[in-house]
Amino acid sequence: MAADIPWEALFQQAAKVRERAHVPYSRFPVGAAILFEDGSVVTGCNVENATYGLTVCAERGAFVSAVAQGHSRPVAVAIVVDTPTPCPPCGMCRQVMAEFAGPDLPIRSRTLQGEEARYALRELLPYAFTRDFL
Ligand SMILES: O=c1ccn([C@H]2C[C@H](O)[C@@H](CO)O2)c(=O)[nH]1
Ligand SMILES: [Zn+2]
Repeated sequence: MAADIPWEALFQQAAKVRERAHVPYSRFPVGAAILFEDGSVVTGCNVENATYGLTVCAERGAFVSAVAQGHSRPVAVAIVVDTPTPCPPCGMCRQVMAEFAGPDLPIRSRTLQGEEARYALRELLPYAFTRDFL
């Protein structure tokens, strides 16, 4: 399956939605594109708020949209940032990913310069709290 993931198309979509980020406070726009098992791609950008604490990350925004659109089985996550180093998703987003995906979920982060980091969810969130504990 991993070989079939259209990473370039995902990164393109993540880069495009990144331009819609609402980031007047951090000026740190992020774009995310998630591929689902049914072939759908859902994107998200970060949306900040004057209260700061209400900020929604690009990745979480994409997951919330996806669930509302009926997609809840992610197979790949692509993230685009414009920093010298690609950044991994924050802890809250990792936990949201663990709600919908298994530990093998591939996550890739790329800078606008093309530098890339590759992760599996299990590396980013070992010992995830999941429904299995409930
Ligand atoms: O993976 C990440 C890391 C940060 N942010 C957002 C949150 C905030 O708007 C800005 C700076 O932290 O970047 C994301 O959307 N995704
Ligand atoms: Zn996050």
